[in-house]
Amino acid sequence: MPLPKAELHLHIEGTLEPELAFALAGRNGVELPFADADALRHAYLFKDLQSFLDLYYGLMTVLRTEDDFADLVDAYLERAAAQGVRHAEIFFDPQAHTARGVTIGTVVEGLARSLDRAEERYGVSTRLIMCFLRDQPAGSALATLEAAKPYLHRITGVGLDSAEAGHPPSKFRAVYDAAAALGLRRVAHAGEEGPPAYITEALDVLGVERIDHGLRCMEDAELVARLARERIPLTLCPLSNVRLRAVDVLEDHPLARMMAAGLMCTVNSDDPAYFGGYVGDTFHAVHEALGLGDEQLRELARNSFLASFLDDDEERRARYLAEVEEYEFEHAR
Ligand SMILES: Nc1ncnc2[nH]cnc12
Ligand SMILES: [Zn+2]
Repeated sequence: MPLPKAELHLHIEGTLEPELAFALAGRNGVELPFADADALRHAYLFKDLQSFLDLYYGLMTVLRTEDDFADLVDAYLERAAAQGVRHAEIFFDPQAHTARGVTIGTVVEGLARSLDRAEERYGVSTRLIMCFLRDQPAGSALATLEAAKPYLHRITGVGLDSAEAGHPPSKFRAVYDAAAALGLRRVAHAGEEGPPAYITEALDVLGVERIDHGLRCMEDAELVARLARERIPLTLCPLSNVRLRAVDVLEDHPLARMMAAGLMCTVNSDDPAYFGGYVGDTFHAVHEALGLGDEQLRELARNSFLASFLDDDEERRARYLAEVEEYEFEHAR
């Protein structure tokens, strides 16, 4: 049995495996510029975040109907549950779909169809987090929040993703203020490729409760001290950092140093179909590459539930936390 854990940094569009992409392309009459799933997989050699995003947005053209989004979530939950995920807070990128004529209603209703049966089918509790694309105008984010209003009962929070450099958090102050006024929780990608100052802005200007990635905080000792003191959770994604060249090899990843510095770290898979592993694989990889021991893996699992948005269900959180404390390690995840 794998270590029970929550996944807090997972882009549902990043779970689109090559085989499912080809199946959906066939179903929807979409022509893909790759001969087959293997040829597509061989294209997964990225030099930075942007080179990944170009392929990621391109492949999303196969997602068109509610069924497609429901099938995507089902495939993710089945894999995640098998790797010990008990709770998943799932990002989606509405603008990547509305820009190509798929309505936000199709996206949310499709995702929700699978999420509504996630507990019963896979034993996984879930939340949805709607992300704004930071390389799009702030007005587009505001329009997206407006379009999401009929679906807010399904959405727990908002996030900020896509190309980071040159798109500081402060660009999205108005939409985050509006989201907060609607009672939505707030997170944002910061310090993945962008500078440590973006992490500070995400906290102080956008009012986020967690930082997605936050890797580059390590360049600023005062910021590290603040993040540790305020127990700000960081949703790190070590396999993503290797594939997008933020670190050369996993052995160089600062996760162990970050934990030693008192940071509230979690590990997550980001876009597992593209980056070589789901979250259980990630736990296994950091155990192997960084020598994290059983109690450090337990800390990461504990943090994942503490940092989750299960505040509306403390009984469930306590149950998950008890599972973590009682877990007996037989193998490394
Ligand atoms: N790692 C990442 N960073 C920014 N935006 C993303 N969208 C999907 N994955 C992302
Ligand atoms: Zn991400």
